[in-house]
Amino acid sequence: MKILIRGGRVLDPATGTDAVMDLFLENGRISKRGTDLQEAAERVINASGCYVLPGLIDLHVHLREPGLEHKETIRTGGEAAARGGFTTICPMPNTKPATDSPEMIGYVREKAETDAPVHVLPYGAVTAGQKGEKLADIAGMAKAGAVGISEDGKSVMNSALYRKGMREAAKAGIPVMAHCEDIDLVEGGCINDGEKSRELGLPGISNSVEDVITARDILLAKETGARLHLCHVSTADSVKMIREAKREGLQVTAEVCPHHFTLTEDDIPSADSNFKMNPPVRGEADRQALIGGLQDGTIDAIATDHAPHHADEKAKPITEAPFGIVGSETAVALTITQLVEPGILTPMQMAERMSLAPARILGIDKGSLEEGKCADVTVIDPAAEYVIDPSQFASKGKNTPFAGWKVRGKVVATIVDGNVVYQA
Ligand SMILES: NC(=O)N[C@@H](CC(=O)O)C(=O)O
Ligand SMILES: [Zn+2]
Ligand SMILES: [Zn+2]
Repeated sequence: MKILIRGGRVLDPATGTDAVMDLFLENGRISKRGTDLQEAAERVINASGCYVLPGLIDLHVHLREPGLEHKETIRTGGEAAARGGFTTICPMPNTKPATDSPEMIGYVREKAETDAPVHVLPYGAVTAGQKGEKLADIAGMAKAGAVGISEDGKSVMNSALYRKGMREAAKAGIPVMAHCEDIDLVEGGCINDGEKSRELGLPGISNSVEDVITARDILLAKETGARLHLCHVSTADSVKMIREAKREGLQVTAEVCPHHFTLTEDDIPSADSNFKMNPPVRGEADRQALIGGLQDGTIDAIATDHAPHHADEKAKPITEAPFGIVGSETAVALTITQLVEPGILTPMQMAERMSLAPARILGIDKGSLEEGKCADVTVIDPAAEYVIDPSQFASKGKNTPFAGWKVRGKVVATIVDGNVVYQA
């Protein structure tokens, strides 16, 4: 398909381009960019007033397939991503069984090829069955197409085993995506340990639950030479440690999720499990530190940690309901409303945090709108205002704390390999 994207504000962090121009897509590539292109197209997308970004890359989603299809599937999670403006997503291995072998990585990749409208690049588990007892076949999974390893949902608490896993990942040339949570420190906590947990009489999760493992993981990355990526960073002290690690020149990167830069514990209205996620939303000082980290580049990327759960599971009392909220279809609007509109991030920084930086973390040739690059493109109307309505989500998961929020920033079109996979 030949597509002409006309008159949008092209934001390409790879070349530093920020200008109103046209993009012509042909044979799955960006074949031309410039002003007043006259190429004959089968489809013209009027992008006037819109941002035209390199296709957004979500480093952190849960697709739940195989085994937990009542929550989400590769198809529905892929459709949710497309609707949210993402052209590439990276699913975590906490499926059932866990994605912990070359065969299972192959299965997810093949299933995604037929079912998902977007690129799906899976992570493999660090340990067999995510049981924390023995390492999975990391080299084999990398060969089968795993773009990283992760024990997401938990940490590998055995540091010796984890260190071995890091060495394997370093050898295989793939990053370690770290969920930082000292399980022995959790003690049944379900929201942030603070004023709100006391007010609601709920067990709390202190910052140290995360920070202790952030520190350990950085030290192990230093020792092993592994590329370490810290998932869903939520605390001020973790940001500080990441900043210091980067200053030392370690190969450490990090992501924050929209809910962590948008909400604090003060926003939790009641014991509502749509506000239960891991790590929890923290205090205002933490939220400000995350924003500061995004501004100065300590935090490389914005990722959603899209974590769909069934309504029945989320209807349980908050102490029993599973952790996690959906994020694929609200990330763009929250980023624009919370960060771009108030001038905290420039539109170019948004493109960098949501596309180029994730591509670099994965070591893939994406995140750029240069001529000749693959035609993964996201068109966003930053001024369009709407109300978040979970019943409109393509995701099976409706578990969001943002229902009814008035936001700005609407995905107009999502283009993958030169094909329109979503258009508003
Ligand atoms: N973030 C969450 O609250 N839940 C995730 C697991 C995870 O990302 O740690 C899930 O799989 O549901
Ligand atoms: Zn996690
Ligand atoms: Zn996760």
